[in-house]
Parts: sequence; C-alpha cells; structure tokens
Amino acid sequence: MPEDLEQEPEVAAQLFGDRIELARSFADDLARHGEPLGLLGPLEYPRLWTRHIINSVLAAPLLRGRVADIGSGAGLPGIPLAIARPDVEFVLVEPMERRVEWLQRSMDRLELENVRVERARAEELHDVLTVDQVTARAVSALSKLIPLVVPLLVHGGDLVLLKGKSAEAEIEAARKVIRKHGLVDVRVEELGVDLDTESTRVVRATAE
Ligand SMILES: C[S@@+](CC[C@H](N)C(=O)[O-])C[C@H]1O[C@@H](n2cnc3c(N)ncnc32)[C@H](O)[C@@H]1O
Repeated sequence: MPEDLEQEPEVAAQLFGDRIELARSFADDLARHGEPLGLLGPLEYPRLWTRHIINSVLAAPLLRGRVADIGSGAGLPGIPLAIARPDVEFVLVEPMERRVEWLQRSMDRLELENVRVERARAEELHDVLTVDQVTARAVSALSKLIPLVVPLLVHGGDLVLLKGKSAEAEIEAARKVIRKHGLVDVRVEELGVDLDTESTRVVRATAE
C-alpha cells in the first residue's frame, strides 16, 4: 500500500452512507493497483479520496434512470456513483482493453448489480445505446465531447460532465456545437460547497 495514501476523510461516510464499505473496498483496490496498471499517477495517492472518489460521488444526487459513464478509465466517476446509487443503472464505456479488464474485475469484486462494462468508444454506440444521462470526467474538452455523447441521450436526457476551473471557457468555446446538438439550459453547478471537502464543478445541459 502506498505510504502517502490519503486517509479516508470524514465526509466519505456521510456521502456513501450504508454503502461506505464498498467505497472503502474500491479505494483499497485503486490504491493497490492504480499505479501498476497505469490507471493513476503516483502523485494521486495523497489525494485519492478527495480528488477522485469524493469528487466523483458528489454528483450522485443528480442522477436518475440509466446512465452511461463515458471514458470511465479507472472507474471515475462511474464506480463511486454506482456504489452510492444502487437504484440507478450504469454502463461504463471505455475503449482500452486493460482498463476494461480493470473495470470488469472491480465489478466482480464489488458485486455491483447495477453496472455493466462496455468496451467501445462513445461514437461506436450511437444508435446502439440510449440513456437518460451521460457522465464523463477528464475525457476531452466540451467542443469535442458533446458530439460524442449527445447522440446517446433520449429526448429530454441530460449531461452531467465533471469539469474543473475551465468549465465556463469550455462552454464559450463550444457555443456552435451546443446549438448544433440542440442542447438547452447549459449551466455550471458547484456541488458540495456546504461540505468539508473540495467542491466539484459539473456542466449540465439538456437534449431537446
Ligand atoms: C484521462 S482518462 C480519464 C479517466 C476517468 N474518467 C478519470 O476521470 O479518471 C480518459 C479516458 O477516456 C477514454 N476515452 C478517450 N476517448 C474516448 C471515446 N471516444 N469514447 C470513450 N472513451 C474514451 C480513454 O481511454 C481514457 O480511459
């Protein structure tokens, strides 16, 4: 186990409730295998909970129905979200074989029944997969991400895209693409501001 691994912050039990043991198990796996499998850099261990697991799970209250997490990679934000919301169905979409194997192994270990892993690029699933919501974190800038993910949404479906400080600038740069793909009510929401942790910024938008 890495020596500089972040201790579980108090807010974790608050956010995961009676699912905290599953979150601990995922954090433990990620700490053991993240760097060897090329899923996380060594600098991420001192902020594994705050920057990755808590950052992801803060979006849990926004979710409903069937959700595709695009470019899931290490399982972020998809796995913490699926742990916190067993009532929501998740498809983790990831093209890279090694990452897909990691995701599938994580699902088997955690025995999450509300998750399936799909090895594909988002654009290969247009006309194949339809969902109520799409989540994504650190996949690409909005102007490139929107054409990949909006075709997956049902009419009235919406985007929950985890973004950092660049959110407003990315929206500005994606104006044309936003119009072309019929997105309305595009906005940035800051989650977790009233909690003892770093907040998470999400770009929300609805497909007309
Ligand atoms: C920087 S990683 C981020 C992983 C994870 N979301 C996170 O926040 O740690 C980007 C991931 O997106 C995946 N990806 C890139 N292009 C994609 C596409 N067109 N469709 C689906 N996944 C894609 C990559 O394989 C990679 O695992």
